[in-house]
Amino acid sequence: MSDAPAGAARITELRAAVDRLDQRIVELLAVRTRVVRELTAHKSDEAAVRSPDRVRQVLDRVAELAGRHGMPPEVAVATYRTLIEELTRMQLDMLADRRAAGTAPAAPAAPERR
Ligand SMILES: O=C(O)C(=O)C[C@]1(C(=O)O)C=C[C@H](O)C=C1
Repeated sequence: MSDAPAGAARITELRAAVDRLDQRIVELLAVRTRVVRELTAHKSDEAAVRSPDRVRQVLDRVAELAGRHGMPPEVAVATYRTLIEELTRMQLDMLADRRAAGTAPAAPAAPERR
């Protein structure tokens, strides 16, 4: 007879493995977020915050890494797209705070409307 737990017991065991992985993933995401926060201090406008070329580069790289590790690339890309969207929002808030404090250049004036 097999020693492997079946059904509900196996689900409990695998969920515990997922919880342990989530702990490591969030620890690493927190480190990544700290690096992005530091990087933001060197950006002085919205175009630099959004940097679409860099976003494309990160997403392409993540897709490639996922494929290499047997993960569906679209799952990794969708996850990173959400992460980068939220980090972009965070960076725009940081830039706005620095502008309000007078430590970042003011936003360019909106184009005149006729
Ligand atoms: O590389 C940057 O400039 C970042 O701000 C980091 C990051 C990312 O999370 O990878 C976030 C926002 C985009 O501007 C591009 C990339």
